[in-house]
Amino acid sequence: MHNVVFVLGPPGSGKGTICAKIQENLGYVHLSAGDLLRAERQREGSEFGALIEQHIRNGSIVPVEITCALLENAMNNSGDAKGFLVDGFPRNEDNLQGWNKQMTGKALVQFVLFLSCPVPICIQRCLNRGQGRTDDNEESLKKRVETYNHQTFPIIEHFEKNGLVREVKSERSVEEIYADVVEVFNQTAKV
Ligand SMILES: Nc1ncnc2c1ncn2[C@@H]1O[C@H](COP(=O)(O)OP(=O)(O)OP(=O)(O)O)[C@@H](O)[C@H]1O
Ligand SMILES: Nc1ccn([C@H]2C[C@H](O)[C@@H](COP(=O)(O)O)O2)c(=O)n1
Ligand SMILES: [Mg+2]
Repeated sequence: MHNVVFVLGPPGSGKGTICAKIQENLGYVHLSAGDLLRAERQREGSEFGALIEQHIRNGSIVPVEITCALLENAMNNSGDAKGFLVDGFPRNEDNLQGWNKQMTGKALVQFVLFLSCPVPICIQRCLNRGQGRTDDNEESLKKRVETYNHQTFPIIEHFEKNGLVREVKSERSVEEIYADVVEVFNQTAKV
């Protein structure tokens, strides 16, 4: 049974940055759904490359059958990990239903780490990111924010109703955010 922490928040809220620090210090393995999809997009012979690129540029969400298979494969190939930080998933109802269908009995969701951050700050962070992403532009970001507000935030609210959300305000410095994140994991370990 894989232990899983979902990491959610608007584009540019710092999910990848904070997950890297958790992986480095707390023994969890970071799996970014977006990174896995970008790798699949580039994979020689992938039948999903064009579809993935279209969704990424459009800020829309790839069908869960593709994304969840990549996540499950990555978890199964990660050996005996303490747990997995599933970054940027579930991002909509299709993701959530697909996860429940495919991963029930295989993975246990410990909690959802929600990095909340004002959208204007997030947009500037993405525009300044400098990683050459095809979706770090005004047009794609507008659509990504729309997707977050209308499709992803309801998923966070769903988990909130089940008492599983741990919110950390993320407009602050990485150090301040990470200090609060460590406390969240420490509190979870005590339960
Ligand atoms: N607390 C912070 N303060 C200032 N800049 C930050 C902070 N956290 C992350 N950044 C920077 O903002 C950019 C986006 O961060 P990151 O890639 O971690 O966000 P993300 O939530 O994973 O975004 P996406 O959903 O687009 O993948 C990066 O250039 C990162 O270095
Ligand atoms: N569950 C997911 C996660 C990501 N994607 C696609 C669409 C996103 O805009 C893009 C980039 O994700 P990020 O690296 O910003 O987390 O990847 C998806 O379709 N489904
Ligand atoms: Mg990211």
